Order: sequence, then structure tokens, then C-alpha cells
Amino acid sequence: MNLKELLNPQQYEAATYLDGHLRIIAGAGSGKTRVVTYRIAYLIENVGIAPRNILAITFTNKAANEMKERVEHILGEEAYGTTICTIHSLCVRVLRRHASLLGYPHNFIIMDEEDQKSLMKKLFKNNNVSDKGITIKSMIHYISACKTNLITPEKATNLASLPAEKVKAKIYLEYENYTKEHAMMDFDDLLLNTLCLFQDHTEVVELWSHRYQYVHVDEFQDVGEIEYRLIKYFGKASIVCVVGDPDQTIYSFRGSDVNYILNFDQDYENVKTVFLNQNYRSTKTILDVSNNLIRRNKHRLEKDLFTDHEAGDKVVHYSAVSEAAEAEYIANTIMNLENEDGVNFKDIAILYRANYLSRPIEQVLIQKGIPYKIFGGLKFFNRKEIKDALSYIRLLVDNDDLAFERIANVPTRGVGAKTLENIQACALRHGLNEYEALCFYMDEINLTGKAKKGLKALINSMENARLSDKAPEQIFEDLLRSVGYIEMLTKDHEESRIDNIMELKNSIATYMQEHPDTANFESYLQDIALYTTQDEETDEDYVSLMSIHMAKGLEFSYVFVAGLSENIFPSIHAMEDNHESGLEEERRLAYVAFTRAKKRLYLTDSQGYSYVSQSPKVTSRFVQELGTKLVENAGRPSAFKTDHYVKVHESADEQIGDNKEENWKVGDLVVHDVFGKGVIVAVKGNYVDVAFSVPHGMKTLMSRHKALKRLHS
Ligand SMILES: Nc1ncnc2c1ncn2[C@@H]1O[C@H](COP(=O)(O)OP(=O)(O)OP(=O)(O)O)[C@@H](O)[C@H]1O
Ligand SMILES: [Mg+2]
Repeated sequence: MNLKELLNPQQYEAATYLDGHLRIIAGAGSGKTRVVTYRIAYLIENVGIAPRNILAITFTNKAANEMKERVEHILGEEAYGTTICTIHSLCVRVLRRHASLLGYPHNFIIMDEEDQKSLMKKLFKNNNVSDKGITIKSMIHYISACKTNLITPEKATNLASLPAEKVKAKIYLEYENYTKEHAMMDFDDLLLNTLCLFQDHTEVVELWSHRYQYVHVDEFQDVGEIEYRLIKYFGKASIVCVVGDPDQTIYSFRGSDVNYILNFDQDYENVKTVFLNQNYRSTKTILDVSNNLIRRNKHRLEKDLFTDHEAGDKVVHYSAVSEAAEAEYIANTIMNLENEDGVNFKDIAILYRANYLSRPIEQVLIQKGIPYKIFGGLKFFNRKEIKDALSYIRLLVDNDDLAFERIANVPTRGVGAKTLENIQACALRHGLNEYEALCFYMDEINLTGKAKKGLKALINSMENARLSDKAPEQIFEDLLRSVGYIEMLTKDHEESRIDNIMELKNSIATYMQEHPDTANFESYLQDIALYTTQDEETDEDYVSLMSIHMAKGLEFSYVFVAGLSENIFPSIHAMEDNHESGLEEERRLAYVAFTRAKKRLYLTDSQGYSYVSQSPKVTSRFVQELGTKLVENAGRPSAFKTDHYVKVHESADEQIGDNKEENWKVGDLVVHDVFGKGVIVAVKGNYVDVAFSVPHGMKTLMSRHKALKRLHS
């Protein structure tokens, strides 16, 4: 291994610097992870450090495996024994060895989310909690928040003043007692218990800090307080090397703090900082547009990257007339890459801001037989809430028994296995479907009071939906609201599941518009049957689909970033609490997305209306911020300008004109007495469609009504 050939001078310096702690701050694709990998190889091969004395902490298991493979590729067997893992697996190792000091057996059980839920159910039952407005999910959230903020059950009890808070604190205490008694640890416990162990047992700290003489942490810009403190213990007697890019901090929303990398030299003694400024990943064009973008953030450490790579192709921005057309464009481009350029699917990734956005893309990929794999989640039509929602539609269409059984107790209506059996028996006696038997012979069936009430309400909602003359997508939403499904998700803070449900509404609306002759649920269900029967297995060669958060640290030759619409990306939710810092974090996320691409970057969006963000879709400002020179616009230009749209949400000084307006144009800014600021989306004779901010969304209004005024800015 000739390191000088494999690394540039700054990288070489970083890889071989052993006189003190080291901090590498550098932009995307500058070789930070590569330096860590070669540094480990250097330590083993050139310096003679035993692999067991080297630790590298990565952000995900996938990243850990990749780094391990790389090091083994360079050194072969010599590399065996190096610890390369996530902080959670590191803590498991420590705890397996010293659990007894905390009063746990060595074979303690690690709880996953499902285990947590079932334990919580038990505790809820013991405490009769279900009627007190606290849900299982919110309780799990609460405990996790307490733990990450180092709040013990005792402290939580003292802090609680409202009755509901007191109940929560009590359950938290019982949860802690139960898990301890049964030797169980949840994910937060793995970190916290290790921290406790280190705090109370200096001999354990001695052992581990001497075990690891060289400690490396990748993606250090995204560590939180507990992780930071743990790393401090692990690195107490060693040389610590931290690596990160402040422009890629994308987890502040759950406690990561960029200041840990920025102030690292103040907290550790004798720190050398190396900046890397050459990008080896991307073409010059991709790099330049990414730099143009991130430069818009005001709160950042100025640092620009250069590359020796050629300019390469322009970044393509494709604005489609509809979601389906956007997906079609992506799939066709992928087919062309494969057929004409011989590109492997494995070299292609499709990234998006939120998981619900995969739906239209998956549909087209399936239609065209392009193999794909979703990382960090399930395929859209395999997601639980989508299966539930479709069961409601199926029940509506033909009283299907399987559909009924799936949703009979979702949300809970007191319908257990025994009750279902009774309903089935009745259905059999009368030769009817279960739902029909319930409608006609409810009195024959042995039902508890709760089940009877719940099922009557269900029948009521179903029959109202059948009578409704609204548009199918609205019937769908009304039904899910009326049966309490949306309320259940809302209570459980399942925002992304609600987004998926609204995306299904989008899908229904689109189908109905495109098939006016068969605009009914039966045909819709037939149409999507192809997608609902897909299993999770995939071929060897596949296109990777994932959220941008999952794509951190990865690279692909061809990258598509889909769904680049205002309110979707930047996400309106992310900017709710603090507009400016939220927007900057969204921009960092866009920077992460765009810098994953090596050869070509495709940015796509579509026009129309989104039921998820409840707004008309306008091209994201992030596309505009790339500048015009390096971006090739394909597809249909947007009906109105992003700038205008952005102003509606942000403008400070504006003048309000008079009413009686006759000459509305698409893109005009308006202010409405009741709905506030908005944008004209369509002009239809004496009516205009106006898009207002959430919660109002789209409204059709009389164009000359006095409540509607022009906004000059
Ligand atoms: N000196 C070099 N010579 C050749 N290739 C290099 C060199 N440095 C980095 N690379 C390559 O550039 C790509 C990006 O490197 P790497 O993933 O380490 O960057 P990074 O700084 O960790 O990026 P990110 O911020 O996205 O995590 C990799 O394919 C890597 O092998
Ligand atoms: Mg990296």
C-alpha cells in the first residue's frame, strides 16, 4: 500500500498524523471516510497497532459494513479484529461484559419497538390508561424524550403537574421497573446504561479507554449529547479522530448538535484540524451547483470545494405535468441509461424528502419491470396503514371478509378473536359475508356492549360512505375520518403514516381524473392490484430508493432527487417552529442529496395539487438556487413562479390593492379577508382557484368578491 499515491497531501497528512487528536472538517465527497479507512490500514500495517486497539464509529450499520469491507480489502486477514460499528453496537459489547455492575445479567434482552409496544399495552391495561387520552406511541415517545434529556422517572414525577403528566410519569416508572426486573433494555437504555456504567465505574472506563488506543468517529457533525459524552469516555486515553461536515448536519431535529464538531478543539487538548477541499466524487457541474446551493445558508463555516474532474453533463431539472409523468420520466431515463449506456441499476438511486413520495415512482418502476429496493422502509403498498386503508375501500366495494377481518378492530372497537368467531358463525348460518351478517343479524351475535357500539358506528360510517355523492377521493378521506382511523394516527403522532394515507388519496384522485369512464373504487382496486401483490424480494441488480436521511455518506453514479416542490422540500413541517433554522436544515439536506451523485444529477418535480402538503405544487426554491447556467430545464415550465410563491409565505412589506379585480393572472399574489395570503393558481371565467397556506389549502372563489384583494410586493 503506497499511501502517497492513494491520498492527496492533505489527506495523507490526516491519515498519518498521530501526535495528537485530529479533526477533519470538509465538504461532501472530499474523502473524509476514505481517510478514516486508510488511517486504520496505516495504523495496522505501517505503525504496528493491533487491530483490537482500533475503534471506528459510523452512523449506520450499512456504513460500518462498507468500511469494514474496505479495510479488509486493503489488508486482508491482517485487518481482522478491528472494531468498526455504530455506537449502539459498541454499547452492547460493553454492556454484555459489565451488565452485572448495573444489576443486569449478561444475556439481557434488547427490546425493539414491537417489544416496547406490547409491554406498554400491558402497563396501560394494569393502569386503565386507555381512556385518559394517552396513547402507546405517545407514551413511548415521552419515555424516549425523558431518557435523551436524562430525566429519571423520579424527576419526571416531580416535574409533572397536570393529571395526564402524572399518569405518564407513573407509567414511566413502572416501565423502568418492569424492564429492569426482566432484564430488558430499549435502544435509549443501551446508550444511557453505558454512560451510567462509565460515570460510576472508573475501572470500566480505564479498561475500555485503554483498549482503544485510536478512536475514529465518522459523521461527527450529527452527534448528540449522550453520544458525545460516550465518545469522550471511549477516547479518554487515546488519540481521537473526528470527521465531519457542518454543512451536512441533518439530525438537529432530534438532538444532534453541530457545535460538538465546531468546538472540538476547545474541549480536547492539542487538536490538529485538517481541511480537505478537493472533491473526488462528482463532476464539476454537480459540485458547482451544490456549492451554489449551500452558500445560501447564512449560518455556516465558509468552505468551498474544487475538483479536477471534468464539467460533465448539465444537471437536468424536469418539471412534469403530473406525478405520474414525473415518475414516467424517471423510469424512462433509467431504461435509457441501462439500454444505451449499459449502466447497472445498482449505480442508480432515487432519493426523496419523505417516504410517502415513493408511491408514484414505485408504480411506474413496477409497470416497467425495473427492479428496485427500498432502504429504511417498506414498499408503499406493503405499508400497514395502506393495507388498512385499502381494506376499508375493499369492504366498501364488496363486503370482502378478509378486508373486514383486517379492520374490524382497527381502530379498536372491542372486537377480539372470540367476537370475530361469533360473527363468522352467524355469517355461515345465513350464507352471507361477515359484514352483511353483522348488518342484518347483529342481535343474533353475542357481542359485548363496547363491540356492539363500535360495530354499529362502523356500519353507520360505511353506509354513509356508500350513499355519498362526493368525489371518490373525498369519500375515502371522509370514511377514514368517520371510522376514527385518522384520529387514531393523529393521537399516536404517526405523521408519516397520515402522509401515506393522504398520498393514497392523491393516488385515488389521479386515477379518477385519468379514467373518467370508470371513475369508481372497483376499477381503482383492479388498477392497483398489480402493486398490492408485490413482495419484498428483489433481484441482485436493483435501483436504490431511499429518503435523503438514509443516503448520508453514500454515493451513486446517477442520482434522481424527486418531489422537489415547495412545501414538500423544503418541508413545511420542518419550518414550523423556526422558519429560518428549519429552512437552513432543509437546505443542508438538499446539499446532502445533490452531492450523492458522481456522474449525473436529475432533479424532478411535478405540478398539480398535493393532499399531503395541502398546496398546489410549485418548483422548489432549491432548484432555483442552483443558478441557471449549469441546469438544463426539461419538461413543462411551471405555471407560476416559485419566487412569487415563496413570497406569499415570507413577504414582509407589501401593499394591499383594492378589490373588484378583473384581470387575475396565474401567479398573482392575493390576500383574502378570511384565508390570508395566497396565490392564483387558475382563472376560470368568473372564478379563480387560489392556493392559501395550510390549513386552508386550495379554494375556488368568485373572482370579483370583495374579500379577495391583490397583494403588491
Ligand atoms: N485521493 C483520492 N483519490 C481517488 N479517489 C478518492 C480520493 N479521495 C476520495 N476519493 C473518492 O471520492 C469518493 C468520496 O470519498 P468519501 O466517501 O470518502 O468522501 P466523504 O468526504 O466521506 O463524503 P461524505 O461527506 O459524503 O461522507 C469516494 O469514491 C472515494 O473513494
Ligand atoms: Mg463520508
